[in-house]
Amino acid sequence: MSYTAKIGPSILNSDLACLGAECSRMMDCGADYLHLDVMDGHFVPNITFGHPVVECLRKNLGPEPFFDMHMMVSRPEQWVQPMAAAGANQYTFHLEATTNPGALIKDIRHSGMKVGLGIKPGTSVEDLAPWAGQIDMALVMTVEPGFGGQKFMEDMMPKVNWLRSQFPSLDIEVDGGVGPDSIHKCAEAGANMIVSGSAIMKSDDPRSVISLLRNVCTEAIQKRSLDR
Ligand SMILES: O=C(CO)[C@@H](O)[C@H](O)COP(=O)(O)O
Ligand SMILES: [Co+2]
Repeated sequence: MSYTAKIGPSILNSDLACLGAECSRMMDCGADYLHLDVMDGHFVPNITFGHPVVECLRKNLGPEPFFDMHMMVSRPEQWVQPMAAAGANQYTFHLEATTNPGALIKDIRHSGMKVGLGIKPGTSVEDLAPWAGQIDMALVMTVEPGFGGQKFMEDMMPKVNWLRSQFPSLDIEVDGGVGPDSIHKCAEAGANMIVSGSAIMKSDDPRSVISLLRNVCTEAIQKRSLDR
């Protein structure tokens, strides 16, 4: 068991006019990484930002923060090189968005970024399994992608449970509606990379929320390790 609990605030619902400052604030509050949601208006019915903004963030924030790019885009192949050049660390594409996941995984790896592979709520976790040995992280969406502030879908937890049972060392990320009310379910199921947007951004005390999420997740990892 080699994974640890990591908390990645999603800056989707932050004050986007001050994106650099919002990212710095999250890192100062104890975030382990930053989850950056890229939406193209095709794969999801919303638009956010692309690699030029990521490049500015990297210049603004320096080399330290780990950028986990959640690519909610129809043609993920198109943005691998631009995102790598902009300073992204991990490129998480959606299984539903490509006909050739194997080639894309190789391309991302070749670019120097880590590889994440995500599935929407309607996609079976067994569809992801053939690629699990080639990726760094599996992302199980716990809302329909496109918007922050939605309700956590508890019925996605069997996917996380199954992935953890099959791939004991894989980083497993959950994203959507995750906060103090839902973290126990995610942690018990076996998720270790926790994306949380509104619950952190809208809190008066984001540091405490980040710390609580990490503590719950760490305890679940320790318990699983003792149970083995
Ligand atoms: O990818 C997405 C939504 O598509 C997420 O990253 C959300 O932006 C997380 O925000 P909350 O659901 O935690 O408010
Ligand atoms: Co996301």
